[in-house]
Amino acid sequence: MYNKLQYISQGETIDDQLRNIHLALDAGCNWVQMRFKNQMPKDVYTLAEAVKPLCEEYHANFIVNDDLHLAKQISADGVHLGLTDTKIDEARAILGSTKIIGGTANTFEDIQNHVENGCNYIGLGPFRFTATKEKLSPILGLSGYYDILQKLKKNKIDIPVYAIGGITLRDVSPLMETGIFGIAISGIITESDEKEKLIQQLKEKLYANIII
Ligand SMILES: Cc1ncc(COP(=O)(O)OP(=O)(O)O)c(N)n1
Ligand SMILES: Cc1nc(C(=O)O)sc1CCOP(=O)(O)O
Ligand SMILES: [Mg+2]
Repeated sequence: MYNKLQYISQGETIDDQLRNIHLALDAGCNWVQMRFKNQMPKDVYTLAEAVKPLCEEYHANFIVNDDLHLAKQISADGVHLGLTDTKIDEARAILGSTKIIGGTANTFEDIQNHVENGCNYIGLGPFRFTATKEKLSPILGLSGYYDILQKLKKNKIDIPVYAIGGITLRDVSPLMETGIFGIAISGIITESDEKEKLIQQLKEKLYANIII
């Protein structure tokens, strides 16, 4: 089963990114998506080469944002692709069947397409406005998630859906009630001075209804 909490990395430099990722892993994150936008390819590669063994040390999944070829080159666990990135079926043909491919969605139809093309999980958003990403799709709010998740159920489409975009601790329980599988977060984890406590609290809410 996939982790229900994804940390999406932040930082303007390689050092900032590495520090933020290391702190998130130390605090209990088991899934890292390395998101290092608008950088020189050699710097993104350098960061990825450092993040890979770090994630291995912490037994965390390592997903590369956007760059399918980098994900393949460094043998990451997978790649996350947006609506304007490489198509999911092309990525599957290149990465093979064992790697994780995530896809961004804003509508039921986006999810339907991704599932048909062999996607493993969906990042559905944005939940609310966030300054972390530019050019956001229309905001979904709780009712948007509820409607899309109901439609997925009705159409017997079963894929882990992660909510994303401006999520805070108090949003987690109501979001989980809409039927999502988990959440993907940048800002509140990067900015927290009490990361271990925050991640514990997030996990308690995410796994509240799971009987082990
Ligand atoms: C889990 C998850 N969901 C959505 C996104 C957004 O991807 P994308 O639309 O390609 O935007 P960028 O992150 O590339 O700016 C994501 N990264 N992760
Ligand atoms: C990377 C990303 N993608 C989004 C989408 O809606 O597709 S929102 C987002 C930013 C998530 O970071 P934060 O938790 O700081 O809001
Ligand atoms: Mg992208």
